[in-house]
Amino acid sequence: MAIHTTPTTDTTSLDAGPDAGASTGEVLLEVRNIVKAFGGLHAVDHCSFDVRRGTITGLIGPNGAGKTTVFNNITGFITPDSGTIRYRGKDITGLRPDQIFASGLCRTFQIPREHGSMSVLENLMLVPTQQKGESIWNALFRGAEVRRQEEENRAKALEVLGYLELTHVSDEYAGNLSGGQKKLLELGRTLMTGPELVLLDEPAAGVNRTLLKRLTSNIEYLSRERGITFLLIEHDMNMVMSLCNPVIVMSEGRKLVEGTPEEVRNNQSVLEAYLGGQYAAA
Ligand SMILES: Nc1ncnc2c1ncn2[C@@H]1O[C@H](COP(=O)(O)OP(=O)(O)OP(=O)(O)O)[C@@H](O)[C@H]1O
Repeated sequence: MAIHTTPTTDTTSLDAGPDAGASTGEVLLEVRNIVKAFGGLHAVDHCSFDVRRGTITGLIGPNGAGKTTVFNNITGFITPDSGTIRYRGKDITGLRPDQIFASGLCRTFQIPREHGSMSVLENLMLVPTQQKGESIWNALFRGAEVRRQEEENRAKALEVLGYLELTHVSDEYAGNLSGGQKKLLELGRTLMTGPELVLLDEPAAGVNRTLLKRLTSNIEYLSRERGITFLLIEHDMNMVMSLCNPVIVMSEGRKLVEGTPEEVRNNQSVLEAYLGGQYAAA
């Protein structure tokens, strides 16, 4: 996919650049010297970076730079060949996705993974939040408590739907949602768990301008008001440059540059990385 820019005539909050000075918070996620090869291809090649608490950190780079593979390593979907990943100071390298998820680190996928034949509300209520109803013992002997927890879960799901302005589609099959609504639902699924760090894989892809504005302001709000830290992969440069600070640029499996949006925008090696990749072929 090519590096995209959204129309510059739009005067929404997308045009307002984030403040500088994102390097002050404590390190929440530490990626150190990650290597991941598929056969002879080094998809990730000694990649290191930090994500600091309270930031919306952007991860960009040409196609095939290794961004999604880094996400997959962080969230336990694949195990790195070498290197270390620490979350809140704890080594999480090689843990299973559910273990990492339970520790407060959630992700969305490039292609949303909704349960298409279930309702939007059910999709949210399905997210594991330590429900007591899962064991037979609880189902048989602690029915009242299980029901109370289900009600709490439903109330939380309705609150998330309201916040994301998806209440009107709560009974709709999730498979019938538009691409943008599915992205909002993915964000909603992460919110069900009260996450500390959310990894977003191309949140803007396939999202129309109206929903993109809403998604962007949701992320800004959740960062500012709820203290959620974000790491997001994105090709939409307007979104990245207005929302993220710092911006990390990956090329050929490793970190090339990290800086403010302004620094990254003006960096010659970043330009060359993009020119040498996608644009050269275009
Ligand atoms: N499971 C896999 N098996 C073999 N090769 C893979 C696998 N996953 C990724 N790759 C390769 O690793 C390289 C990095 O892929 P990755 O998807 O991480 O890049 P990316 O930066 O996320 O790209 P894009 O922006 O296009 O999504 C690519 O050459 C890709 O083809």
